[in-house]
Amino acid sequence: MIDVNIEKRLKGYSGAGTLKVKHKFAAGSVTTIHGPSGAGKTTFLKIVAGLVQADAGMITANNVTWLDTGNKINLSSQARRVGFVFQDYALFPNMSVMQHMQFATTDKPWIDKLLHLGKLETLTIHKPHQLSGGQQQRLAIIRALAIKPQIILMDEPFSALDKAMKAELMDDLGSIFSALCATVLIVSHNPDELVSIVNEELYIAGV
Ligand SMILES: Nc1ncnc2c1ncn2[C@@H]1O[C@H](COP(=O)(O)OP(=O)(O)OP(=O)(O)O)[C@@H](O)[C@H]1O
Repeated sequence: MIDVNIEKRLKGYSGAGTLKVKHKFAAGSVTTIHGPSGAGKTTFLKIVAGLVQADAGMITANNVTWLDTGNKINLSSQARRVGFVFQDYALFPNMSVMQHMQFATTDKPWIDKLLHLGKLETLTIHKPHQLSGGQQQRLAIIRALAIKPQIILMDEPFSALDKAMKAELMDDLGSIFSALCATVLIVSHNPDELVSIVNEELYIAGV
């Protein structure tokens, strides 16, 4: 479960506005977050992950206070242990596929399972620049799952995948989310394509 009530002043091209989100994400739910471009969806995920500081508010996740600005509590992003799939993948240019996975976990059977999920078993010595856009995106997804996170934040995670690959991956991801009992937030411009795994929706209206 994630209980969020935050405010953050945004610096936009057309002046400034305020991102306000007050929402309870149920334990084990998969929520799609949508809204107009520039509304603050990416910024919201980064605030939950502890990568961007909210101006005011609180975040509680699985009964642990991550943020409480009134009481000066602000857990580091490492302590929050979220799985984050960044819009630009944020892969390490000098690390191979396998090194990305081993950097996150020592659990070999889990690495093998995730490599199979991402269809990257035969590409383990490849570095990001030797992978296609879709392969890079699948690496970003399985790397995020490597720590077996209970909170998973995904920013447009399927944008580089074709329809067939998306459908196949979606089925497997649904099972993994359930097995991890994870609470999952997915920012998507195409929430319709996620219907098979998503059971909640949050609209961020913009400023
Ligand atoms: N750390 C920050 N502090 C203040 N403002 C920020 C910060 N990061 C981004 N912004 C501003 O917040 C606004 C929203 O950006 P953001 O990327 O969160 O929107 P988005 O809803 O994800 O957009 P898109 O759908 O186009 O990806 C932008 O105007 C951006 O300049």
